[in-house]
Parts: sequence; structure tokens; C-alpha cells
Amino acid sequence: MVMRVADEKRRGRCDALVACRVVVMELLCDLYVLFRQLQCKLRLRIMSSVAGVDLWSQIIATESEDQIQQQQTVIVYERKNPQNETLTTTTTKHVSSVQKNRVSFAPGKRTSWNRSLFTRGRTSIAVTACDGNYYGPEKEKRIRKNKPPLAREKGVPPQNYEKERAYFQEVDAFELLEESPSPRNKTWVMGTKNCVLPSHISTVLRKWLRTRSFGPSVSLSKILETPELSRDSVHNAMLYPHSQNSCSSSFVSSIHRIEEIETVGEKDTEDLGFAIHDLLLSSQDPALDEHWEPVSDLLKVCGQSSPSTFTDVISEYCDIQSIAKVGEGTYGEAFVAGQIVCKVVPFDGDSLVNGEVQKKAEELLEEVMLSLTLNELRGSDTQIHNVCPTFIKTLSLRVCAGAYDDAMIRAWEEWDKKHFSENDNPIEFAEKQRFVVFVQEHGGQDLESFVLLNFNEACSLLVQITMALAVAEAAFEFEHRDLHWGNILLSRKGSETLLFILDGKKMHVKTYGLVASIIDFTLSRINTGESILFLDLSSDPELFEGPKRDKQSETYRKMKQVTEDCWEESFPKTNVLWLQYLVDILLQKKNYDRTSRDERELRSFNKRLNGYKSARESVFDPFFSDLIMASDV
Ligand SMILES: Nc1ncnc2c1ncn2[C@@H]1O[C@H](COP(=O)(O)OP(=O)(O)OP(=O)(O)O)[C@@H](O)[C@H]1O
Repeated sequence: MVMRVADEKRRGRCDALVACRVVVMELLCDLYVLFRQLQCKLRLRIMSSVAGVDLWSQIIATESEDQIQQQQTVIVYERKNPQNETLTTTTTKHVSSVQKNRVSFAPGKRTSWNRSLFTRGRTSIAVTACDGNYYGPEKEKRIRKNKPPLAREKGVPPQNYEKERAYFQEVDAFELLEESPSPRNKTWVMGTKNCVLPSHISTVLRKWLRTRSFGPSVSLSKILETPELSRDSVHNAMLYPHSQNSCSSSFVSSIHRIEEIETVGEKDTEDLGFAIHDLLLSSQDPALDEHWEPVSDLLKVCGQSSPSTFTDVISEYCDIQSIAKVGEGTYGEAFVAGQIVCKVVPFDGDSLVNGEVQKKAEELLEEVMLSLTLNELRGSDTQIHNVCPTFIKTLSLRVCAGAYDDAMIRAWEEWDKKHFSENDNPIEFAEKQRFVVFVQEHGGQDLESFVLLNFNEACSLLVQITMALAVAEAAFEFEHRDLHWGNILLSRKGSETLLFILDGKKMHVKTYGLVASIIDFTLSRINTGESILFLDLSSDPELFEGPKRDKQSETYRKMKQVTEDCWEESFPKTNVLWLQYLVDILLQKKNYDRTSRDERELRSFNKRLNGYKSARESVFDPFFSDLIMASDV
């Protein structure tokens, strides 16, 4: 009996001890959690002061937003130089392919620094959350710029240790970044990295179709290029299974419906609109989000269900035997076909082109969207307050597949004999190679090789480029960011003046018989109204390493200073930098009839440009007072 009592007492003491130990352990656990949270907060505060944003609040806010909306919005914390270290805390299925930085180590024929944007990564932001909800640029800016409200009632540490573990992993990840060498400037950024989704593409498509289908003189079959669909579909079906997906087939059936309407002579715009609406609905099918195929979107925007052949495309504009090469870029080969120019850019292939990794379909899709957006400045129903004729007009866009035509190879080789091409002979392309063909108006000769006659022509060139940049700034926060003398084309045409509309104000600009066109939007930044398209130049340090005192390389370096290497934001000053570059070129690199007084005028204009923050401001400089004649709309 005594032993049993003693036993029970001992067991009781043991139980009490175990209970005590459990309580102590729990307390220690809680204390540890609190300690890690404090540590976490402290680090985030330090980082916030560097980044200029309240990261802790943003984590809390993101968490609460996640709980409420269950959205898959992506938060990315990264260094401005992502080729070294990029930490993505959350990712979605679409982000990676657009964000890839591709570096070519293969020796290529092209070695000049200024043409070697090797590590590309055009980034599309503020496009849409992955659930299909659209975040416009306004919202995107708000997320990035403003501190989210501090989450209230969040003081008590959550008991969910899994969540805690996630926080600590995040903190530990920051620790890594914090301990890496400090960036010189403010190079920490936080932004939502979203993905280009069909809803976005369909809006572009909607605009594109609208301008094409309701244009004054274009017949419907021409607009939608229906013969192409049937002609190519059989031939290419084997090579391009994507073109047979549900989206494409519904696109084709919608096109057929439009064809039917035309055939029976019912040119009722309501029916037409209805058919196009069907077409757009099919492209907004949420099921597509999961299997997003940039190639099929490219095809869609180009009005095709499958790729064409070069022969088909070029024969639309001229006898293919008469084709001639007119110029070349790092990726593009430009051919003149009759009255127009076809810029041919390979994509998605495994082989290197001119020593470079080929562009991806999504990159081409963005370049296509940039071109289409700038087309709107030629006076579409959406852009009546800002109009200009200076950005090269894109007449059509086509996806092609297969080898170069023999006539194109011949044209390429003839040009090579005269100009010593820096590019590889396109005969080397694989049979399955894909291309995008930008069918553009012929812009003439580039400024580098064009012979200017007199000071009036130089002034006209300056005023046209300044006006164009100002109009595009006003309409789309556009910055060209690469306006060297190879990207300005010139031709002599009859018109004495050109009409520009800037912020609703009509302006007639004197041409002195010269018409300028701006090409090559590879480095450009634009806000299309739905997304901000830009190229993250921080991933291409080589671009800023050009020779000292070279005007072009100095301009890239000045742009870097202005942007602080943050290329997604709007910095219209970069346009002013390129205007200053142009003035320098006109003073130092071009010969034409001019007096010393003309040169003084140019130099003082250049000085005044220092004080302007945008091309829009520069337009009102006294240098242009005799060149621009304003009138009310
Ligand atoms: N619409 C056009 N009209 C006349 N010539 C053109 C046209 N488009 C392009 N070219 C010629 O082709 C050349 C290459 O074009 P572009 O600069 O657009 O190609 P790219 O491959 O994008 O160049 P980059 O190397 O800068 O990436 C131009 O310098 C110009 O000589």
C-alpha cells in the first residue's frame, strides 16, 4: 500500500515534470518565433530604407491580399542586375520564359559593341494577374510606388509554424542578398512581374482588327488574308501542330464566318463586328491561359492560322525575282520588294544567328505590339489628340517558315559583295526555321549614309524627330532609347509640310522636301495603356562600355545615369539625350551647306536642351519657331 502511494506520488511528480517541460518548451518556442519575427522585421526595415519601400508591410499586405483574392500575383524581389543574382520569391508558370537572359559566347561576325544587345529580356509588366484579372498601368504603378497600408490586427504572431517557416526562408533569402556586395545606386527593386496573357493579346488584336476592318479602302478578304489560311494550312500542319489548336480553329471558323458574310454581300458592320467579337471571345478562352503559346498568338495577330512561305508573302508585293536586300541589323535582314520593305527576323530556332541566340516568339510578339501601337499614331480613332507620320508604318505582319527563297539568297549575296555583310548567309537556316516578316513602308536611306544638302534639311530633320518623340511621349510615354543615325531613315518627297497633332494641337512642320522615319524599337519603352513594354538594359552591361567620347556610347551611359538603371520607369529625358546626340551628329559627322552662324544656333540649341526634361518641352524651343506653324484643330 505504502509502495503504491509512493509509486503514484512519483508518477504524479513525473507527470507534473513532463507538463512543466512541455509548457517551458512551448514558451521557448513562442519566444523563438517572436525573436525571429523581430529579427525579420529589423532586417526588412534596414532593406526598406535602402529600397525606399516598406517591405514588411508589403509582405503582410501581399499575404492578406492573397487570402482575400486568392490571386497568383507575382512579387519579385530582385537586384537590378539579374544576370548575377535574381531571387524570385514566388513564381508563376509563365514568367520564366520571358525573363530568360540569354548570353551568346560563340564568336560571331558581329563584334561591334553597339549592336550587341546579347542579354536581352524585354519585360512586360502590369499586363494582368494570372487569374485573368487585368491590372492596368495605373494599378501597377500604385503597387510599385506607394506603400501598401500596414496590415492591422497582425501584431499577434500566427501559430501556423509552416507560415513562419516560409517567412524565415524569405528572410534568409534576403540575408543572402544583403550579404552580397552592395549595389552602387539604389538598385533594389520590387515590382510585380506578370505575364503576357491572351486577354492582353486579344486587346491588341481587337485594336488591330478594328483599324484593319473598318479602314476606308480595304476589302474584307484583303484585311483578313483568308486565302492564306487554306493555302498554307495543309502544307504547314505537320511542322506546326500549335496552329491546329482550339484557338486557331475557332479563329479560322470565325474568319470563315466573316468570309460568308462578305460572300453573300452583307457588308453590315453589325454582323462584321459580331463575327470579330466571336473571334475575340475565342481568344479570351481562359483555358488557353494554361497552355499559352506565344507562337499561336503571333499567328493570330498576323491573321494566320499557320505560317506562310516567303514566296507567298513576297509575291504579294512584287515579282520575287526582283527582290533586293536594302539593309541589315543584328537579327533582321531588310529586303525591298516593290514599294515596300520586308524586315525578316528569325525566331525560336536552336541555331545561333549571326553569333546570337535567336529571339523568342514572345519577344517578337512584343516587338509586333510596339509596332502596332506606334501605327496608331497615324490617326486611328483611339489617337486623335496625338498624331504623327514619323514612326515607320507597319503595313502587315507575317509568320513564315521554311528556307529562304533562292531569289532572297541571291539578293543577300549581291548585297554582301558590295557591302560586306556582317551577318551569316541565310542559306544556313534549317528547313524548319520560323521567321516574322515586318512588312513596312520604305523609309529611304539611313542618316549615316544619306547626303544632306543644306542647313534647312538639317533643321527639318531635327524638328520632325523632336515632334515625333513629343507626340509618342504624350500618347504612350514612349522613349526610343536607341535613336542613332542608323535608325533614322530619310527620303525626299514632295510635301512642303507635315501635319502633327500634339495634345490636341495641330502643328504643321516644314519639311524642305525631306521626310524622316524612325525605325527599330528593340530598346524602346512604351506604355500601351495595358502594359509597359521595355527592355531591361541592366542585363546588358556591354551596351554601356563603348568607347569614350563616342557620342553614341556616351548617350547610352547618360541614359543609364538618368534612369539609375531602372528601365521600366518613364524617363522622357532619354529622348532629349538622343536629340542632343543628333545635334552633335549634325555638327560633327555630317557635311552640308551651312554657315558659322548656323553652327552657333545648333550649339546654343544643344545647350538649351540640357534644361528640358522631355521632347515635349523641347518642341517649344525658339530653334523651332520658324519651322512649326501651329493652328487650331
Ligand atoms: N522600313 C525600312 N525602310 C528602309 N530600310 C529599312 C527599313 N527597315 C529597315 N531598313 C534597313 O535595314 C537595317 C536594319 O533594320 P533594323 O535596324 O530595324 O534591324 P534590327 O535587326 O532590328 O537592327 P538592330 O541590330 O539595331 O537590332 C536598317 O538600318 C535599314 O538600313
